[in-house]
Amino acid sequence: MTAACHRVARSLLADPLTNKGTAFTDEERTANGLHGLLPPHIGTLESQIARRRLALAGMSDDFQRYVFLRDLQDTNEVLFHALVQSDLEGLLPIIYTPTVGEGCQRFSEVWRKPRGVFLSWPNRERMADILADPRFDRVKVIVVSDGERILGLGDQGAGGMGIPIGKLALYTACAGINPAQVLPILLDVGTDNQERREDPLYVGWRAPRVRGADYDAFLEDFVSTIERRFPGALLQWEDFSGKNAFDLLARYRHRLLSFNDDIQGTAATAAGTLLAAVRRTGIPLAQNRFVIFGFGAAGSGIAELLVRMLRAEGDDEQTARRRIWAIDQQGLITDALSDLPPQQAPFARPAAETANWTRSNTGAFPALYDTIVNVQPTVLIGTSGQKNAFDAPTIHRLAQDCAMPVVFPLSNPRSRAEAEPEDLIAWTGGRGIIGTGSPFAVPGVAQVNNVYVFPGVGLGALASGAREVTNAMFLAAARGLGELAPSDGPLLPPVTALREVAVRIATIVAEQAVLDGVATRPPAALTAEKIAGMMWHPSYA
Ligand SMILES: O=C([O-])CC(=O)C(=O)O
Ligand SMILES: [Mg+2]
Repeated sequence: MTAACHRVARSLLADPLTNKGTAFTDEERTANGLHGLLPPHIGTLESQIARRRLALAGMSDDFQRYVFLRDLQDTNEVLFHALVQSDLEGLLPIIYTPTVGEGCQRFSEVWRKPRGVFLSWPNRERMADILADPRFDRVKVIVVSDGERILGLGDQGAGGMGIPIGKLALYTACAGINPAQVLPILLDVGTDNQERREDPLYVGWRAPRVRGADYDAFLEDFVSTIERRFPGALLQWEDFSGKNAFDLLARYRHRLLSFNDDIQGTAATAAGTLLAAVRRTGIPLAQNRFVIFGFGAAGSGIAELLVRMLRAEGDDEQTARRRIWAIDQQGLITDALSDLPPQQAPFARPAAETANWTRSNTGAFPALYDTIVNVQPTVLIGTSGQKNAFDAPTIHRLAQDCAMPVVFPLSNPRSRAEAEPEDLIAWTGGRGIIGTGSPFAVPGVAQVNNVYVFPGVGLGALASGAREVTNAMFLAAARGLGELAPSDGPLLPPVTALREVAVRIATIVAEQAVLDGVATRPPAALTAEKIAGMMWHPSYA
C-alpha cells in the first residue's frame, strides 16, 4: 500500500459521512486498505445499533447519553441516524429538547470535535474563506444562531451551537434531509453571560456581545456571503433574542429563503394544536378568549398567526386582536405603556378596559392572576421561560370559570416550563386540555414543539424550489397540523409519526408555495409520494 492509500483509509474512517466502522465489507476493506485498522469481524448496521443501545442503556443519566450520541454523530452519521430512527421517542428528548439545553450550557465542558462552523467577530474578514470549503458544496439547509436566547436558558454564547446541531439532526430524522447537506452555524459575537466568559474552559470568543451598527453590519456580511455561496438554500434563524429575531426576519425574509423557527415555527405548531383543541372543547375558534403569558418571539408570533386564523373565520382585524390578552414582564400590555416594540403594540389593550377590574395585585398593570379573574379565558398559553408561573391558584381560578380550559405551558426546557402537566391535570380536575413545549411522559399530553412544523416547512420549501417562505405557507402548515390531530388522546400525533407529519406538512406547504407564486417547480413534482421519495434514509447501501 502506498502512503496515499493509507491516507485514504484514515480519512474514510475519520469522516463521519463515510465511516461505516465495523460494517465496512471485506471488499471495501481490501479496496481501501482498511484491513487491520478495523477488528476482523464484519458487522451490520443492525449489530452496530444493538451495541450502541446496550451502551446507552448502561448510562445513568440523559446528559451522558447526549454526549455519547453527539460523539457517535461525529463518528458515523449513518449509524447515528439509524439509531435515532430506531427509537425516535426515546432518543428525541436526548438529542433535542430538553437535554440539548444542558448540552448548550455545558458545551465547553464536553467539546470534542468540530461540527458546523463558528463565524466569530474576530474572524469576520474570513467568513467567505471559511464557507468556501468544498465540503460545504452540497449544503441545502442551514440553521444559524447567535446563542443569545437558547430555549428559555438565555445567553449561552458559543455554547448555543448545540441548538443548530440538534435542529439539523431533526431535519434529517424527520424530514429526511441528507446529513451531507446540512450546515449548523454559530455566529459568535461574544456573550453577555459572565459565568461563561469567566469559565476557563469556555470555547467561545471572550468578549461582551457586539451590538448596534457593528452587529447589523456583521449580519449583513453573513447574509450576503450565504446568498453568494449557497443560492437557493434554506436558512432557519434560531434562538436569537427577541428584537434581533424580529429585525432579522423582517430584513431578510424576502432576500433569502428563510424563516424564524421561534416566531413562525412555534406559532404554526401552537396555532395548529389550538385548532385541534377547540374541536375537543366545541367552542369555535372565534369564541375563545386567549391569554398569552410571555410576549417575546414565540408569544407574539402565536398571536399574529391566531389573528390570521380568526380573520379567515370572519373577524375583522380589530375584533381578532381584541380576543387576545398579552402579558409580558410588566404585566398586561395596555396602551398606557409607552415605547412598545412593534410586535407588541398592535396587541395593547385600551387601558380603560382594566379600570373597573377586580385587582389583587397593586402593580401598575394587571398580572396573570388578575387577568384570569377578569377575562375568564378559555385558552392560556405560556411562552415566558418562567418556571411555575402557572401556579395552583391561577389554574384553579381558570378552571372555575371554564369547563375545558386549554393550557399550553410551552417554555423549554423542563426547568423553564410554566407548569408541570400532572399538576395542570390535577388543578383542572382532569378537565384541562394540556400541551407542553418539552416532552413529559404524561398520558394524554401533547408535546407542542416546533419539531412538528419546521422539518416539514423546510422540506416543502426546498421541494417546491420556493424563492421565499410566505406567511400563508405557515398558516397552511398550522391548518395541516390541526388536521392531523387524533380524535382523542394527546392533541398531536405521537413523536414516532414525525416523518409522516413532515411529509404531510411539506406537501401542504409546497402547494401553498405554488398558490403564492413563489414556487419554481411544477405542482406535478410536488405530490406527497414525490416529496417522500426525496427523503434520505440511513443505510450503508
Ligand atoms: O428547541 C425547542 O425545543 C423549541 C424552540 O425552538 C425553543 O424553545 O427555542
Ligand atoms: Mg428555538
